[in-house]
Amino acid sequence: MSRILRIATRSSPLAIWQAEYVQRRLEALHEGLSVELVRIKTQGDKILDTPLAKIGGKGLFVKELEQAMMDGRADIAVHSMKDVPMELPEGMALPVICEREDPRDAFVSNHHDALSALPEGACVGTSSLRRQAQVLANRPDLKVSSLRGNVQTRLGKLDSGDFDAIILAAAGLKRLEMHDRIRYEMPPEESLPAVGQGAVGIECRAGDEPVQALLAPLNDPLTWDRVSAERAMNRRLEGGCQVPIAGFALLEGDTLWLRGLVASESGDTVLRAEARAPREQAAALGVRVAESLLEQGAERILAELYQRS
Ligand SMILES: NCc1[nH]cc(CCC(=O)O)c1CC(=O)O
Repeated sequence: MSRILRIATRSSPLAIWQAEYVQRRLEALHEGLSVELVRIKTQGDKILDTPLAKIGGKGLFVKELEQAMMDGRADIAVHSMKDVPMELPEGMALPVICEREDPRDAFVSNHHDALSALPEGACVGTSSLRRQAQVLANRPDLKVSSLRGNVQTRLGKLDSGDFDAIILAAAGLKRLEMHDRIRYEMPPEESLPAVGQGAVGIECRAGDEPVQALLAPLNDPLTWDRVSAERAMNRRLEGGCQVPIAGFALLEGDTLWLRGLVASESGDTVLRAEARAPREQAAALGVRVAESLLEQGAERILAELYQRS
């Protein structure tokens, strides 16, 4: 029996890599299944001159892909979990998260070995408020400027001398075989990663059981539990991916260890919380860490940000 499954994907090289990874795995698992890519431009890809936080709105990189599934132009969508809002639209499901790549941020520079080694007043490129806040908390003397575009575009801007260093997800660089651009992987103590960073998720129509059965073997239960804890924290904070929130869970045996952070854009205020719980209690753990951040004043920081956007 031959069947066709269509994957909605963005058309950046990293998005294509992720979609082709899912395509390869599904075709290897299911004899006779043919998997095709449907390339789609999203809002996040079209508006390149504005920092993400200023465009506002959640799901800038996923909405058009969801629309394609609702219209029947595609059956599944492959996303970076970092870009997926905490609440899915009615009728959509996210049944699978694949094994996580390196979740850390990568320090990329042509002339400097580390954030701590940058000369005073040096310029760091990133459009992530989360990265900006942590850079400035470590090095208040540095200048942070906006850097948008796909991974290749961002590296091009570094090479042409616009910045002394930039920060990118290590996962993207590794997937695109650009490991050699990474000066070092920033430890979570220096740059706590974004919720879901490094993990690829697969979305489909909620009632589509035949498709969910095809996808099920791609789920990685360890990644699933870690990302579930991170996303439960973000959901309780009502945070999207465009706010200075970090959340990073590790498994120590069957115990989840979740660290969370909420910061002001300037890096002047950095709130941190962490907790441990059994794997089965990922969601409760996320809520606990979020509430600890809220008690410390996260609400005020986030409210100020949302007001402006
Ligand atoms: N917001 C863009 C985005 N979404 C996912 C990744 C990286 C790959 C990943 O986290 O899996 C990136 C680029 C970056 O942060 O450097």
